[in-house]
Amino acid sequence: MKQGLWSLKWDKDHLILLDQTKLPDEIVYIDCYSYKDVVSAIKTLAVRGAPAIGVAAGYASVLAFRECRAYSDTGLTERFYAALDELEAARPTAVNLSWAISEMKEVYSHSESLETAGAELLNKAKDIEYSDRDMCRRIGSHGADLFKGKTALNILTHCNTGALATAGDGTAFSVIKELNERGQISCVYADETRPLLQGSRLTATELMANEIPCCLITDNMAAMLMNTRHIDAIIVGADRIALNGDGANKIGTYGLAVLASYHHIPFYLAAPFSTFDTSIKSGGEIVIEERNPDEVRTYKGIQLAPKDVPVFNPAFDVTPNHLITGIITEKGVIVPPYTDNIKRFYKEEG
Ligand SMILES: CSC[C@H]1O[C@H](OP(=O)(O)O)[C@H](O)[C@@H]1O
Repeated sequence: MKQGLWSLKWDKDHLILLDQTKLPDEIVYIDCYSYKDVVSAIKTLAVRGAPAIGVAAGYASVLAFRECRAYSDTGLTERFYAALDELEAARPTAVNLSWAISEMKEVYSHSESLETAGAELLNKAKDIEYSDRDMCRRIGSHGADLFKGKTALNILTHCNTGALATAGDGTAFSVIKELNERGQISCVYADETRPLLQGSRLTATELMANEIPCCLITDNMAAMLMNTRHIDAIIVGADRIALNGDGANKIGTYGLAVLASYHHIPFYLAAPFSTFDTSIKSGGEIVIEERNPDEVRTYKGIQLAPKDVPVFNPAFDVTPNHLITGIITEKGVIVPPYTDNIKRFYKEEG
């Protein structure tokens, strides 16, 4: 089976990122020797996808420590934490970014000495990457098990949740890939996902690379698709999930959830536990990133609208928990009542 693309790779002393803004036309890599290279890559979505952003931030923390140490040991902690804060501020919605930064701060604060800190930070960054890969595999398996005994499945997905959004096979995409390997997929419908087209540029590329039967639709076709063709389930990713199960994901997700409810189609989020934010009780507290209006007015230099037309460009929206059938995680599938069941999963983790 043809394999897909990968989002990032640590190469001895620097981080290599696949520049996803250039896909699907070009394969261009970014060699990040400074954490500032990673800040820029996260801001421009050269690297994107909640889990991938978290993994990239882990390695960027290693680069930041090396840069701060090379400057001087005096005032190192202040400079290092300032660099981590700059990384964390690169994008506000995906909790994996702040989660990874807090994991790296924890390692640094408990390191025995500056001499050992560097190696300990690199080991933690690698652990975040390898855990993410294992998480993807387990999400794929738990999600596919939801459809045991079902064949010729038609699945609709949104944005990109595959290898380009993670360090492994993906979240929602991993479920789709596993179902395909079990011979249960008839067709995967991929929303193009305006304005940055993660669906048409990235997901369609990954589906074709993995030889998964697929069909690309524009976002405004989703309602008619559900109304005229049989869709067995909608499976999407998530960027931040509140304690009550409300989930933030790429703009357009909430609309799909409303349509799924109207058409009685099961609607699943697929996300690792690093995407849960139990410090917030509900989705109303999730900060939604608003991006540059020109991302809506133009695409790759083509003017799509008047240069000065006012634009509303939230990069995410929040789906309320009552529209979510289940949340597929690496620990299993969480179903309502979400607050109690999410707390139970955390208790089991200890
Ligand atoms: C594996 S979930 C990835 C998640 O991130 C995407 O957003 P972006 O491309 O802006 O980073 C989208 O919300 C996906 O569901």
